[in-house]
Parts: sequence; structure tokens; C-alpha cells
Amino acid sequence: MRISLVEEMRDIDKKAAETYGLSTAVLMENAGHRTAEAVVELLGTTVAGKSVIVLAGSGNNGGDAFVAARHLSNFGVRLKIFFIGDATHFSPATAANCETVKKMGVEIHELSSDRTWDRLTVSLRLADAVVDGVLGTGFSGELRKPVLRLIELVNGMGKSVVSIDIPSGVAADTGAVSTVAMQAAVTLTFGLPKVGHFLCPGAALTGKLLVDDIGLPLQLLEEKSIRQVLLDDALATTLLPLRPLDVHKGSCGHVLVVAGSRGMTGAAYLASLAALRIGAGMVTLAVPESIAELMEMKTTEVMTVPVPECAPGVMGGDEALARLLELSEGKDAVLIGPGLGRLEATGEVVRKFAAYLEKPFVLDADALFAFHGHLKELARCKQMPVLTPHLGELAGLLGETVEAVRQDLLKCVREAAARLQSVIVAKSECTLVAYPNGEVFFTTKGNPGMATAGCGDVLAGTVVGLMQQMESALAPLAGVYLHGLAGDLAASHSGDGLIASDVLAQLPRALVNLRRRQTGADIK
Ligand SMILES: NC(=O)C1=CN([C@@H]2O[C@H](COP(=O)(O)OP(=O)(O)OC[C@H]3O[C@@H](n4cnc5c(N)ncnc54)[C@H](O)[C@@H]3O)[C@@H](O)[C@H]2O)[C@@H](O)CC1
Ligand SMILES: [K+]
Repeated sequence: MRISLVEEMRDIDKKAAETYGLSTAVLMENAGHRTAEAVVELLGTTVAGKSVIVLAGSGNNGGDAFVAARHLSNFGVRLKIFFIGDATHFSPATAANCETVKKMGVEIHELSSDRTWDRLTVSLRLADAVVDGVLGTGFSGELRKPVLRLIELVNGMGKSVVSIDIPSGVAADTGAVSTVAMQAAVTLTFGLPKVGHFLCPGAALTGKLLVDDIGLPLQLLEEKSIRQVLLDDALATTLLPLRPLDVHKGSCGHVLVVAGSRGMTGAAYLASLAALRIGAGMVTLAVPESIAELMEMKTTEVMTVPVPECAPGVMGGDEALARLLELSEGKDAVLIGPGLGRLEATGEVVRKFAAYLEKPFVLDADALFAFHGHLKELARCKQMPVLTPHLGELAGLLGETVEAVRQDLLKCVREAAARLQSVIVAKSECTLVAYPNGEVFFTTKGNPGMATAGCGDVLAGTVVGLMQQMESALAPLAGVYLHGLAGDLAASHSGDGLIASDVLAQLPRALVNLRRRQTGADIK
């Protein structure tokens, strides 16, 4: 499924009317009807006699709310509509639907006097649910004062809110909130989900997201010019080919992991084991020579190779580079970075090694730090690098603050992927995988418990471990999906106390889960 920006959704609506003869009135009818059904689903089957407050603004989001009110009234719900805005701005479809509910005798109050605000406060206390049709995708800028007051009032009541299209006050293109926004229990969106449903704070305000096509032609919803794609189960199932019967350890990929320093052996362990656990045939782990023996003891299936040091327990210097170049011969994919340390002598080796590589490789953690102030070198790499930064690392790499990066994360990663000619895996509540051609994949797998040391090392190892098993450019997608799935499986036991080793341990089960989906076998 694609994820749309506001302009793209407007374009779909326009084409629906001009090319397919589908009027706004028809789409609004479907949107409002489905909203009423979503309220019924929330309240349970016996809605007759239940009390619902419908909040309507003067845009088409309000028009959807008037339609929903008509259907809810027909279902026997006790209903009050509170209107905020300027009725002279109604579109013809919104005006017509407002007139219809008025003629049906549904109570409509305009929030223009203290008395109506008082009435709303009392009605909200008694309400079983609230329908939020105040602002949809047409909202921009700072909330106007009366709307801000309304949203604060509703949020303060703690009622179950069904938001139409998007929680009022959330910017649909970014998920940003300027002051406040409605806290929804359920959001019912139309045509395609919007970017703001997936990125925080919008994602946290959306509640359960339902997507309804409201009858829009599939051709419009699958328009290739929409470059945001949801990495859902259906898409993930197509990525990783089944393991051939005559496979051998050489054909599944021999991976080189360049990682670790004194005090950071865990990162090297987690990344190298993750590559094996996701199905790579062999893993060679290159670590600073003084910790090599320790790593030998720590790992069983991983082969350990010592690399010359520039400081105690830290790899670096010309000899280290020579060793890495030699080690990369015959390997299928390379991961550089977890726990390497941030000495300049190490960074120099990382940059020179990356520039030399002509095979798929991942740069993570300290290898990303090595490129601070050297962005042009990234763009000049012979092989397109895969970068796996968390938002702090991404901000550091781009010389921005985390707040600036978060402000419009989609735009930021999309531009960075093009500028750095790299695949960027931006780890967040919704990990984004951005390609230099402008395509960005969103994943909702994973959970807040995974915000813990070492999970990034597991992800980097997962991605590199997949690179020889599939088209290497798609490995970040399969890797992010399987790592998120493993995290969800681990969270079902460990919850917020989850640690990176739990995720590592669940990688094979995530893989089994994916295989069952691919082969149609029962999923447990
Ligand atoms: N064909 C279509 O265009 C369809 C649109 N639909 C609905 O239409 C919505 C989009 O409708 P509109 O483009 O009319 O926009 P909205 O209804 O989202 O919002 C426009 C209204 O918001 C007010 N507003 C904007 N910024 C504000 C601010 N900072 N503070 C306070 N008020 C502000 C404007 O004054 C205007 O009244 C969608 O979200 C969806 O709910 C659905 O009916 C399905 C079909
Ligand atoms: K809304």
C-alpha cells in the first residue's frame, strides 16, 4: 500500500472527478458512512440510545462528519453536532449534507457563544463517543484559538474519539503538531493512509488506524508517482527468495563484520551473530587484535580475525587498512561500524576502506561518525552504501539537530539519500528506508521496548546477513521488517525489559514466520 502526501491525495480526488466522474459528494457519502460504521464498531452492536457528539469544521472533513451524523441518527444514536468555523466557507457537498441533517431535526450548535461552549462541556461528560471532523488534510499552520480550545476540552474529557481522516491538528505530511491535536482512539482514513499517521507525534495521536478506499479507483491508489510505500506483510513476503534445496554455506553469503573495541565487544558479538541468525552462510569478524582472543571465546560459529591497533583495544592505522582490504577479498558483503570507537585514526581507515569496496556494504554507528564532515566521500563510494543511523546519528551526520531532523523526517531522509547517494535506514518509531531515487519505505513493525542498547547492532547484522541471500539493494527492507518482527516476538515475552539479545534470539522465529507466510503454511 502507498502512503500519500496531501498534494497527492488532492490529485487523486481531482482525477477521480475529472477522469472517472466520481464526485466529491459520492466520496464524502462513503467517507461519512464508513465513519458511522467505525463508531458502531467502537461502541458495540447496540448503539441505539447511546450518546455521540459530532464535531464538525467548515472544510470537507466537517462534511464527512455531517454525513456520519445522518447515518448515526438513523442507527438510533442520541446525537448532538457542534459546529466550529465559518459556514460561508462550506463546499457545495458540505453545505448540502449540513442542510440534510438540519432537516432531519438533528441538534446542531454553533460554537460561537459561552452558552454553547457550556452546553458542549456538559454534553461531552455524558457522551459515549466523539466524532472528530474538525480538521482534516486541509489543516496547516498554527491552530486558531477557538479550535485549540475545542481540542483541549475534548482531550481533557478522556472520551473515545473517532477521528475522521486524521486527528485534528496533526499535519498530514509530517505528523507534526504545532500546539495540540486530538487524541483519537480510532482514526479512519480515506483512499490511502497519510505520512502523519506513521510519524510521531501524529502516530501516537492516531490510535488504531483504519484505511477505507471509499470507492476510489485502484489505478489512482496504486499510482507509481506516489513514492512512499508501506512495508507491510504482503510486500515483505515478496522480498526474500526461498532457500534453494541445493544451497551450501558459500552460496548464502560469507559476511565480513568489522566491529568492536575494548569495552564494546558486545556490539561486535550482536552484529556478527545476527548475520548468522538471519541465514548468512559464514561470518568473519574483524576486531582489534587485543580483544580477538576474548571474541574467540565469546562466539562459537563466528570466525575471528585480529586487526592491528592504533591505540589499546582500538583498530586503526595503515596496517589495519591493509588487513581489512585483504580480508574483504572473497567476502560477499561487509558491515563496518558497531562498537569501533571514534578515534580519527579509526575513522580514516573506515573512510578509505568504504571507498575501496566494490561489494554491498553497511555503515553503522561509529562508521557513520567517521563520515562527519566527509559527506562527499560517501557520495563518491564505488558501491552505494547502506547507512543505518538512529535519528541522533542522522542529525550528526547531516550537521543538524535532532529536532530539525524530526520536524520533517520524510523530507530529510529523502533529501539525504539523494545527496549522499546512499540507502538510508533511519531508525525511529516508524523506521524509514530511503533510496536515492526518491522511494521511501515505512515500517510499523517493532515496538518501544527496542529502544535499548545493542538493537541497532542486531539490525545492522541482520541487513548485512541478508545481502547475499537476495537482491542486495532490497536487503535493508527485508532486514528492517524481520528485525522489527523479531522485536515484536521478543516483546511478547520481555515487554519494556527487552534487551538486544532477546531480539537476536527471535530472528530465526521471525524468519520462520515469513517463510510460513510465503509458503502459505499455518502461521503460529
Ligand atoms: N474529494 C475530497 O476532497 C474528499 C475529501 N474528504 C475529506 O476532506 C478533507 C479535506 O477537506 P478540506 O481540504 O476542505 O480541508 P479540511 O476540512 O481538512 O480543513 C479545512 C478547514 O480547516 C480550517 N483550517 C485550516 N487551517 C487551520 C488552522 N490553522 N486553524 C484552524 N482552522 C484551520 C479552514 O479554515 C477550513 O475550514 C479530508 O481530510 C477528508 O476528511 C472526504 O470527504 C473524501 C473526499
Ligand atoms: K479530523
